[in-house]
Amino acid sequence: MEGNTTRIIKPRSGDADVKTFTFDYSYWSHDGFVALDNGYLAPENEQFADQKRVFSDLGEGILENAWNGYNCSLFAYGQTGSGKTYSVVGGSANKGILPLFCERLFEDIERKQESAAEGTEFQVSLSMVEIYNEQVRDLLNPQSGRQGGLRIREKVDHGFFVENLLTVPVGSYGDIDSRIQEGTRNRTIAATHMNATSSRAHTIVAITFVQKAMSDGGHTLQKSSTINIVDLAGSERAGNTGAARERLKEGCMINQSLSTLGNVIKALADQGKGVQKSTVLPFRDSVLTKLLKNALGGNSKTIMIAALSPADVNYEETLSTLRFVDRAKAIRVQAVVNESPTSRLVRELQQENMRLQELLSQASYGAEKSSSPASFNEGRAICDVTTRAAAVPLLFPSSP
Ligand SMILES: Nc1ncnc2c1ncn2[C@@H]1O[C@H](COP(=O)(O)OP(=O)(O)OP(=O)(O)O)[C@@H](O)[C@H]1O
Repeated sequence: MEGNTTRIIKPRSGDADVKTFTFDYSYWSHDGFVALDNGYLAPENEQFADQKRVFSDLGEGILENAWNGYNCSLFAYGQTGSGKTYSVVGGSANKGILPLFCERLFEDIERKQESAAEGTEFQVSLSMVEIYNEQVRDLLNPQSGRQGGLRIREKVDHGFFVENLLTVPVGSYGDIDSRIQEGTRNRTIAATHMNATSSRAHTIVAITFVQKAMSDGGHTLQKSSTINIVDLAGSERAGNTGAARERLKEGCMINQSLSTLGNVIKALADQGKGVQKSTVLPFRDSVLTKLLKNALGGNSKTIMIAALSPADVNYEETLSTLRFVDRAKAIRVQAVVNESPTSRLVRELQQENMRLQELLSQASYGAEKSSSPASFNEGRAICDVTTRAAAVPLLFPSSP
């Protein structure tokens, strides 16, 4: 790792076979750390990226987007044991992005609540699912949908969603942390019963953050953000059609979700690069891609973390992970602020008001400067401006 580049050298090739990839960040955390008394792995040199640095680079942005009303998603991709769960969840003193995000969110809420106007409300809720062999399990309510898993449904205005999924309101960091731990425990139990290992299942933690405020006119203004944190199944052998055929022959279910994710990313990347303009994207081909449709191709600001192993025996897997995320870089998403119609109207009217005031001041400056017929156009502009400016206070109270 050097700056934001990642270089991979083929074992026993000398320096003859080197491939270089560039990402927003490239982190090294294999060595160069010292374990503090509390167990925190702190950098011993500049190269080592500790959990705090990763959060500061990636988590802070998610937090900011959440406050601004954008949906955010974070995927951790890579082979088993490469550090996906460590990056996302971490352990004890070395908290990962998810717990650090939750901690900061509640700290911010508490601070804002102290000076918030009457009618301001912040609501946080959590759901947690696991996808294993194309079946969805509710990790906060493992009894539901025991036979065959929960159903995925689709609504025109909501997209895909899990039917009957338990969403729990959480009021503090302690609350959300204990719920996530409960979900994680259920994940392990479910996996043992099915004789699966965690590496064959995907976990999606969805946090919904809603901000409500009262406008001067007594209307409720609302902004919301859904934050999806996705710990993907180990990528080894998946996405490789030869391996898929082999597994089919064995009579095993392949990890359909992960191969479809690869296909969706390839199609989206081709679209992003303008290679392929109109194509049907295969979101419907797996449960994971259905649930993450928004995160991948729609309304979300999305981060993908690729966890890599530096061991030479993992060369092929590491290279394939790098190629996978390199392709994902080309995806372009379209995130918009999720706000209630009233909030949008207020925001748009405020912007319009500012624009009109600016035009007015420019126009009156122009009118002062000249009284000749040449200023007719400016005069017309003033007329237009005043009509529309007058509409602002009229529109406002009658809006829903
Ligand atoms: N950056 C790191 N610093 C210290 N320890 C790490 C780091 N990354 C991973 N580990 C350790 O390596 C082990 C495997 O990591 P982890 O469980 O995160 O892998 P994974 O990719 O999520 O695996 P799986 O796909 O099987 O769930 C864990 O014991 C974890 O604590």
